[in-house]
Amino acid sequence: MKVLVTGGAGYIGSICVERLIDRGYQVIVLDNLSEGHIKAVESRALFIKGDIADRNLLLSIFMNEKPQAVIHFAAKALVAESMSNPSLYFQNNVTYGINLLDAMVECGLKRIVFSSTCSIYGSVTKVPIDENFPANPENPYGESKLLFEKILEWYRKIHGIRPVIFRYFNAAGATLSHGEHHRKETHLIPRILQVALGTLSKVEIYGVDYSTADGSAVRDYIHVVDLVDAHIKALESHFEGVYNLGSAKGYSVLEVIEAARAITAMPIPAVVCSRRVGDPPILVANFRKAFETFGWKPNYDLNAIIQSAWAWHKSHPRGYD
Ligand SMILES: NC(=O)c1ccc[n+]([C@@H]2O[C@H](COP(=O)([O-])OP(=O)(O)OC[C@H]3O[C@@H](n4cnc5c(N)ncnc54)[C@H](O)[C@@H]3O)[C@@H](O)[C@H]2O)c1
Ligand SMILES: O=c1ccn([C@@H]2O[C@H](COP(=O)(O)OP(=O)(O)O[C@H]3O[C@H](CO)[C@@H](O)[C@H](O)[C@H]3O)[C@@H](O)[C@H]2O)c(=O)[nH]1
Repeated sequence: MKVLVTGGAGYIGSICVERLIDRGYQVIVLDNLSEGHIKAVESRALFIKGDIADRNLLLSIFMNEKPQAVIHFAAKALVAESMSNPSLYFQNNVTYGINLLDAMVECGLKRIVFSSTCSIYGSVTKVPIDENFPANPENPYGESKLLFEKILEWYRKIHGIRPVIFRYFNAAGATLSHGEHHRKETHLIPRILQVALGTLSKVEIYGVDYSTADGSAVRDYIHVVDLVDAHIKALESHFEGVYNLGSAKGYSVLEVIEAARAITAMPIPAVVCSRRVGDPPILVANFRKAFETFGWKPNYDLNAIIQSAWAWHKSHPRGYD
């Protein structure tokens, strides 16, 4: 089977490409390298540097390469950035995404696996969160993903597109060869590990005044390999619809820092700062629908996630540079 992976030079996309190729898939990667890295792309994949905004490029890929499915990771994906530059988020994640769908329709391609996010839920009154919780995004990033989910539903009804929508909780972890390297790293676990490595002086804790057990924000960290496995299941079966992908366990920022101190045996200095605008207090998944529909469940816990990320950061102290 041949698959087009948009955003396949990025963090999750590049690990998906690695595992798809290991399973015998032929993979085309389309990425504009705005955030991704050429060195993250498997040499066995066909890499095309380009933008999902480019309709002619998409049509030529579909007509010449004839992929049978699209895994759509390409997006802007930072909550805080979306609060200062919403246009970037609505353009990349909605407008250019529509361009991709229209090219698929024009070429008769039906199957798409889309990376959505738990950010669509916003602040919730209880956890764990199932797929029927009301969507209430608190930042343009989450809103852009929710809009695209709705657009997919209309394309399903009208054009017979067969979408699988995965709402990831917080992706983290690495494989031996691929890990998380954002040019301006804002994510909690890589920042903590940068402190452990000595490339950052201290971790900032964004708020200890949330209504959580220790006052810091709680997230559900899910190993990137577990996420990727769900995508492969989606290619190998016929289910459609919306699925949460998380571990059903929440960890506070303070707990993640403690776990990283134990794993790295480094002191990891931390300071308390004010909240980051756009951050909900707590997000934890109920993944029962994914388990019942296609037998997915996570295999890695928080310690395994941090251990894998730490191994990658130690062997790649400058990431892909
Ligand atoms: N990392 C997480 O915790 C998380 C959680 C929920 C959802 N997601 C979603 O998963 C997907 C992948 O996230 P990631 O963490 O790997 O992000 P990433 O930024 O590492 O990867 C995104 C990739 O898309 C590329 N890209 C962006 N806009 C593009 C465009 N217009 N045309 C072509 N390529 C473009 C970037 O260069 C980058 O390589 C995103 O859609 C994100 O919203 C991520
Ligand atoms: O230096 C830091 C970085 C983060 N945090 C906190 O740690 C938590 C996790 O933050 P981060 O790792 O930046 O992830 P999120 O902002 O939760 O967003 C990620 O996870 C979302 C799903 O929750 C995805 O949709 C996004 O793409 C992805 O960036 C949040 O409470 C942050 O406030 C800190 O306290 N200090």
